[in-house]
Amino acid sequence: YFQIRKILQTIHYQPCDWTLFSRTGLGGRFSRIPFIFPGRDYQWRKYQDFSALGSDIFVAAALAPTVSLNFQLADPDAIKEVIGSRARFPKPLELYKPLLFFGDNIVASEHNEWKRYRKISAPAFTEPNNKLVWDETIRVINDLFDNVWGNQDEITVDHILEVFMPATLFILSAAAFGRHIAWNDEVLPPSGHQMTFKGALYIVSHDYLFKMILPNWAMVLTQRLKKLNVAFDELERYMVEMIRDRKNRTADDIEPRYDLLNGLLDACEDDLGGDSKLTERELMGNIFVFLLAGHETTAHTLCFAFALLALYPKEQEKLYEEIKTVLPDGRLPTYEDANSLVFTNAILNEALRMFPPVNGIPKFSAEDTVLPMTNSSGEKVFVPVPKGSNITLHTPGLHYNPKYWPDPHTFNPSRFLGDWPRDAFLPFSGGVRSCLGRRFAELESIVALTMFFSKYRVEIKEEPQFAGETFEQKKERVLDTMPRLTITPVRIPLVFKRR
Ligand code: HEM
Repeated sequence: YFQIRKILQTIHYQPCDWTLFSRTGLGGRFSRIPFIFPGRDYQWRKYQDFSALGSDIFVAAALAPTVSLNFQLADPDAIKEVIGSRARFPKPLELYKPLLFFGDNIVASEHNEWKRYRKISAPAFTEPNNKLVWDETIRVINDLFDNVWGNQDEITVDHILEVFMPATLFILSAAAFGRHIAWNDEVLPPSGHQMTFKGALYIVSHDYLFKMILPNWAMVLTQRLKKLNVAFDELERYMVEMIRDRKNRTADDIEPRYDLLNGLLDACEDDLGGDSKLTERELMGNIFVFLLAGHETTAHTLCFAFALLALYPKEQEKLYEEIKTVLPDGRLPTYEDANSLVFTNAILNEALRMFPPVNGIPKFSAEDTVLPMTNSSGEKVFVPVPKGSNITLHTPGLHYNPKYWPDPHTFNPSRFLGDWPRDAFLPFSGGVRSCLGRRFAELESIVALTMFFSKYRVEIKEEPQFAGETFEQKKERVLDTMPRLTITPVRIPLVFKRR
């Protein structure tokens, strides 16, 4: 009764999108049917629902599976308030349960447990680790150029994701686990293992979603699922071996290592002992979550950045001009160049604005409270939020909000040169729970952009079946997305022509 009364009161004062089924449950699995299902693409309708309802905060209200209110936020002040107060707006941990299968970890925790993980994890993301990310990205891309693409003048890639999923995985493997993987590595598993580390990592990072959504008994139903099960076991064993191996080293035989695993182990040792140490299970949980958080997100961002640059050759030429100026004589970028590549950074930001990989960040209200908002007449108002309401930081809604991003559907990296509305940009979340790997992802992307575009002119592959399409149709096709754990490109076929 109280829930229903709260709902009636709320929808009386706040614009509302009513559906029978909620967004987070079953309702998010089907196409939109007004008043029944919110639609699979509800998060990727960008600013559309806010515009239709005439407000930068609206309520998604549902009756099933339980009566619920979900405040959708595309207002920078409201979002700032939420990310600025972790105690008032914690994470709804039940949504993060699937991330616990390797062990408790920083992403799927709250309160004191999260504080402890953050305190131990944050020091691993150090300057030397950033430098390692930079160097490893160069190594992985050079390996691709030299040993896979060879001396060909033109390379056609049917879907650029086929390049960036392995590339980001190899970089992460080196920078997180300290294990180098080469593109052409095809060795037999070491004794006692059924799979190589690369094989296990590859399968887990591709198919982990099945493990998250299927019950254990279902994991033997197909060959693919059985293989996934073995890959999980194998990866776990490799991680245990790596952890024990590092712990057993003596002071003399350790050359300095700056990968994240080492950082976590060091932090455990340097710490006060007792509670501040991570157990082996927690170490694995955290390292595994770095793998998940850092792999697909970066790969997808690079895919969209490359697609946008292929669609907009003028912006690609501006990028090339910057690369020629900052890196004369075609030299490789050094870590010190990162801040001079201003336009390259702007391209990355614009790709993240238009295609934020994490497109909804869930929170809930731990108390009856209010959120500030600018209404359609430009006045500051306060929106009451009842205790227990779900809240979604609607990243695409914010990133396409025309009040802060004029002409939001246009690819215009220059909007990030000079002054830009920082509070209206949330690809890495914000506040104390912002992304720990932000610099990791940025550096990796900057190296990738400079190395590929200094060597190649990139175009969309011409295909006979699309011969008659207009630019707008081509853009829509190439930038098409699928709603998965992160926003996923459907197919981006590219041609790389040597400059
Ligand atoms: C373009 C790439 C990336 C994007 C867009 C991104 C985005 C995000 C977002 C939105 C969150 C908040 C999630 C939430 O509240 O549920 C987050 C958290 C996190 N990310 Fe990233 N991320 C990226 C790359 C990485 C990388 C490369 C790593 C590590 C190697 C990483 C590690 C983490 C961790 C550990 C957290 C949890 C922080 C905490 O809760 O205290 N991320 N990321």
